Amino acid sequence: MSMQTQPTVATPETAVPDASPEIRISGLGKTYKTERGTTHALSDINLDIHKEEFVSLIGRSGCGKTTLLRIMAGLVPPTAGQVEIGGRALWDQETVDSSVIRRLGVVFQDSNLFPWYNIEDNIALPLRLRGVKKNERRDRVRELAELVGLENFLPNYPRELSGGMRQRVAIARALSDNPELLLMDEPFGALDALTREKMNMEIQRIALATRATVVFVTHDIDEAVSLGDRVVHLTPRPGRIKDVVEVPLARPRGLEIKKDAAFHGLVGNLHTSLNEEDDHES
Ligand SMILES: Nc1ncnc2c1ncn2[C@@H]1O[C@H](COP(=O)(O)OP(=O)(O)OP(=O)(O)O)[C@@H](O)[C@H]1O
Repeated sequence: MSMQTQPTVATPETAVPDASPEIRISGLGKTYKTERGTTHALSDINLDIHKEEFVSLIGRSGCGKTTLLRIMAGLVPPTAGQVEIGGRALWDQETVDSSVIRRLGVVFQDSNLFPWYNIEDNIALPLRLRGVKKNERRDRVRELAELVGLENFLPNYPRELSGGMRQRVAIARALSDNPELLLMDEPFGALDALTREKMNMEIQRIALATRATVVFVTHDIDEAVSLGDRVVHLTPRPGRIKDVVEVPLARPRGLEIKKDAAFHGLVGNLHTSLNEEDDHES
């Protein structure tokens, strides 16, 4: 087990003292090199995330949110630094530690369901790949379908479901192997405003029920604040952490939170912070 030392300079994101965070991101950087040139997507990202914490990640398009999530999901190797999950290093150069990957569930903007499988088989896929027996699989799928409110749709096919329902299937599938960490990249970005609000309530309930640690990428400041225990604001070129904002609002948070003065204060501050980027660019 390789434990990296804390950065010597206290930055806002490392200021919370915790000897054993669930996730430790240290000195993380990513440079993409293509025939068309070099992009410094991330630079010197340091962040500790605690067990059962819900962290929202916001920032302008191109600031590296997806890159950060993909590095954490073991899909893209970093060019500098490390991600530790439960004290284990995720990356060894370009090789990912598969024992760490097993602890993760990932949900993307597109639900990525298999159109030729029904909902039951889509949810069960990770369990089938792991060789879980049919009866056990069936019980687990039923339990997950109830958790996401789709127990009556198990025989249906993805094309017969709405976008919000398909995303709930993707969430159930990501949860099938009891991940300790759920990584979500704009999972509700393609949904209409009302469905999105409903899904925000759902994901909160699911996170509390499963006690998963969640990292949630979004463009939407309201969504970031209403869901997060903390909101991490990334700025672009290269992607760096600008602010880490604590959200000290009680849970569970319902739709009434949007009438709360403290909520509006936090959203307003983040708006200002994001707009400052425009001012600097102009
Ligand atoms: N595979 C890749 N090859 C080359 N450059 C890439 C690749 N993926 C991302 N980039 C570049 O890295 C930067 C960060 O991209 P990334 O997708 O992580 O940002 P983002 O904040 O998630 O953006 P958005 O909010 O628009 O999804 C961008 O400049 C992008 O063009």
